[in-house]
Amino acid sequence: MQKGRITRYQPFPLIDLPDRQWPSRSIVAPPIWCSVDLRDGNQALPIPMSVEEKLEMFDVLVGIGFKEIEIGFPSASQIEFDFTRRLIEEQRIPDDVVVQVLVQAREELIYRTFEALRGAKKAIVHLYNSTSPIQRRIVFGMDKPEILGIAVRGAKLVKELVHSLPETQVIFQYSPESFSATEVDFALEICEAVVDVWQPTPDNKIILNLPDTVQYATPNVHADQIEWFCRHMRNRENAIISVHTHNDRGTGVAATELGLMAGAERVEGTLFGNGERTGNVDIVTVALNMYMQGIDPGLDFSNLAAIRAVYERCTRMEVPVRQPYAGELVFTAFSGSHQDAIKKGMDAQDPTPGALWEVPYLPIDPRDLGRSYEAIIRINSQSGKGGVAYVLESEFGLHLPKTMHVEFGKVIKALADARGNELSSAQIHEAFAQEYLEQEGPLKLESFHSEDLADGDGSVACVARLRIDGVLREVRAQGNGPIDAFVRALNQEDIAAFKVLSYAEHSLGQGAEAQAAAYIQIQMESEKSLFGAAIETNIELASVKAVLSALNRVL
Ligand SMILES: CC(=O)SCCNC(=O)CCNC(=O)[C@H](O)C(C)(C)COP(=O)(O)OP(=O)(O)OC[C@H]1O[C@@H](n2cnc3c(N)ncnc32)[C@H](O)[C@@H]1OP(=O)(O)O
Ligand SMILES: CC(C)C(=O)C(=O)O
Repeated sequence: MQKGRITRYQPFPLIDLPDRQWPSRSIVAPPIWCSVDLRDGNQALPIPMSVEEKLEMFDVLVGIGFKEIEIGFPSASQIEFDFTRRLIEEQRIPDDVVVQVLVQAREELIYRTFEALRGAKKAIVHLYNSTSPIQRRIVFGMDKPEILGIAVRGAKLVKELVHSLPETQVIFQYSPESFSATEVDFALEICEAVVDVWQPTPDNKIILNLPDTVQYATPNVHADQIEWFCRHMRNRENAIISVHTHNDRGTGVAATELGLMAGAERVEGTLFGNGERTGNVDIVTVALNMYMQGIDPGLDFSNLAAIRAVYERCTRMEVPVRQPYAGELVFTAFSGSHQDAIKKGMDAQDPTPGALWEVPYLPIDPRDLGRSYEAIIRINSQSGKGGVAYVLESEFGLHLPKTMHVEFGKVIKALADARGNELSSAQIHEAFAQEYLEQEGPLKLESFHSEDLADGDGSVACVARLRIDGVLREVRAQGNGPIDAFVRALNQEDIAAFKVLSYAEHSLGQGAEAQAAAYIQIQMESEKSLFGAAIETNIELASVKAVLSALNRVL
């Protein structure tokens, strides 16, 4: 890289628009969405999609709710042509979906495009030529009037050929490709020249697609360009202004959103941002960003994983794990403080359908996108007690009392530190079982029996048979409940000197098969306090075993 004074690159010139309006606007309604997965996305793949793969993707796009789908560049190759023919001949295009085809402003390609469209009910013919100074100079070796001439000749031929498709309703779309790198006044001039040929009306609008073909500037400049264009255009009511952003600077989504605030009404993009170089704008993100602000985007991503699976299979691309909304890790917290807040948020969340979603660190409910809550908390050495408690609760139904979270959190922290990697929920459960449920000595319960005393004040007598370091012993006592009686028995027989600080229990599962979980916190004479836990078929046994679990841990 060059150092110090950079001469290889230069700042992008600003647009003269001192009274720009877009900064104080917000997005209040969804745009018209147009998927360009099958064209811009496809043309950027190392192995372009086969006809069968394109068909599968087309069906997915229709299922999501796209009403405009750019299906390809039919004059580019036989596959592209055949795909267009298959859709038309096999009547796979729903009546409310319009297919769009791209073509350069070149005579032979335009003829071939119209041949491909024969029999279609409705189609958008998308004509383009590049307009920026660098393209004019380096690629075309032409001046502005010559470039304008390419567009106008192409537009005239398209208009002429519409008559060759009497059964097709043709909508015109023109893109001054490399718009965002073109002088705005020239981009407007060339678009108006095309408009003059096509003569759109408010009932038969032209689509003017203003591509950010390569991103050179910050998204605010893109917004200025769009607003400038919309405000200076003649007969604005005759056009739908469309944005088509790429992502070279990583700001495709931002540029699209600001473009909408600046007056665009239509968005072209792809699923997960596939497309040339760094990709086209990711339509999933733009749409779900709207949803997250309470706007129905009109696209359905309620089973994003299924959409992603088809996308990955057909394009042979992978959705990165941090991809907004769709990535494997985007609803997962490993770090303790995030987990703590998520657990509290999930506990506090109103479960009523339609209730406002208010979970910290999760801007959107993963369930809305067809994802479960299972993976929202995953455990490693960065995790905290809240996260560990969440895993035990959500996956195993174990509701550890809050005061116990600290103790078991430390157990898991030590294990994660020692292993140096992520702990699965099964490993966490296993650690819980080893720590609390499977302590077999020095105290082992052989039998326990309690019965109410006749005095009617709720007191009970208990008799327990224990093995202590392998030696059988029977203990008895009375108390105001089975646990109290058992604790007294152990204390008065000098087996252990302790008191109970807290106790919690709950059932696990439902019906006759349900088990009971009990958690007990004891304090030894030495002031040391710790927990025990047990899971048994009845609550009395679980409580007694929880006491022994705690004692065995301390003894
Ligand atoms: C920004 C975008 O994504 S635009 C879409 C790009 N997509 C694709 O290119 C995918 C499909 N393309 C193809 O299959 C081929 O490029 C074809 C079939 C379109 C054309 O193939 P070919 O003619 O063999 O080659 P090629 O693309 O190199 O043609 C370049 C010529 O077209 C001219 N050209 C490029 N774009 C346009 C345009 N929009 N309008 C008119 N002429 C154009 C170039 O100036 C160049 O002219 P020259 O030969 O006089 O120098
Ligand atoms: C053809 C146009 C719309 C294009 O794909 C681009 O400019 O990126």
